[in-house]
Amino acid sequence: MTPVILLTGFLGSGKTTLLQRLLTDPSMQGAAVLINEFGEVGLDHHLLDRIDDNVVLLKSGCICCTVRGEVADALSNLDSMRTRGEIDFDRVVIETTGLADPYPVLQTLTAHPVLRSHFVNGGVLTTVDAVNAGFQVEHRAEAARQIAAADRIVLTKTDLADQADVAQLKRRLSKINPGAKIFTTHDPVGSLVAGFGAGDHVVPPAAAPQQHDHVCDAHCEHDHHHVHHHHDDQLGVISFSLIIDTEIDWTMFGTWLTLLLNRYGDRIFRVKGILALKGEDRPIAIHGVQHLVHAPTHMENWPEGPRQSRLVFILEGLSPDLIKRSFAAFTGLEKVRTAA
Ligand SMILES: Nc1nc2c(ncn2[C@@H]2O[C@H](COP(=O)(O)OP(=O)(O)OP(=O)(O)O)[C@@H](O)[C@H]2O)c(=O)[nH]1
Repeated sequence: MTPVILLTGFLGSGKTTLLQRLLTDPSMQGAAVLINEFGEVGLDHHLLDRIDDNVVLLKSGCICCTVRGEVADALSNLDSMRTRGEIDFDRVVIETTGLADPYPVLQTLTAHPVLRSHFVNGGVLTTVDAVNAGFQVEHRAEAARQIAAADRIVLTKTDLADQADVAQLKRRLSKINPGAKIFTTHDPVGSLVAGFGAGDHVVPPAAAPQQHDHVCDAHCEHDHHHVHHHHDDQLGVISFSLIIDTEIDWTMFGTWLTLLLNRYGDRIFRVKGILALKGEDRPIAIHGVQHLVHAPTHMENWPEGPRQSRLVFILEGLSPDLIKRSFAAFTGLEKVRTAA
């Protein structure tokens, strides 16, 4: 039986960053990785250094869910490829979308007629953003569900947070999920995964689904449980991309993004992107989470496709057009397109 480790956590809480570190641990050398990301423009696999045949990007048709069928197909596929000797792996890590309820995936492992005889729940690792978790748990039920499902919680961004706030957050996490062990990103990577995959983990009782309304779109699997608001209405969560074909001036861009998140951070859950900057050969990765703009980083190579800047926003109650117009007005750039 192959253990499946679920890496979950709210938008921008540091899942991909942690995954990158986890994959350097000797115990993870034989891992296959599934990344479930919402949207037309999948960026996470570009932001991950170790790209090989064992990394599969799953595109979620719905912003809110990990598409259960797709995860099941991907796992079956990995298993068949292993049987045919095309790949080898001794565990699987699934990084869910930041708005996913982890429970349906865990349920797939135990309920799926084929998968359940090949895979076991190897444990749930949940990243929690020490700067933004208070707001997220308050406003988004998924954030609390991800914490409730955790075997281990990894507190991220404690370097950016006030230590008294971190202590308070830890107490809050222990109330939501008293059984989870709490780590921080400063703990050695080996300790975060030690013992993971050793046996069949039991889903913590707090993570079992409750009765919720389910309203979703046609792409969604309707027999799992949702914990969020309907995302088709005006105030729902949406994702869109800004695509910019001309090179961008960094100072101008940085000022715009800082002002934007300052003003609308409560409604912008996540922005991430790859930028083509004036005077830079290499692409620059940028990340914002609510009011927080992270330090930009250089990426090694351009992803395949045209060399253009791409920004993905996940927001609630804010019009994409407002962001597009504000970007164009601020930077003076005209060739700006949006994609749903
Ligand atoms: N200072 C600091 N930054 C961190 C830490 N962990 C993650 N980050 C930054 O947080 C930003 C978001 O990290 P990601 O790993 O992309 O977050 P994610 O959860 O994968 O994001 P989504 O897939 O969009 O939900 C990046 O700029 C990271 O460098 C941390 O412990 N400290």
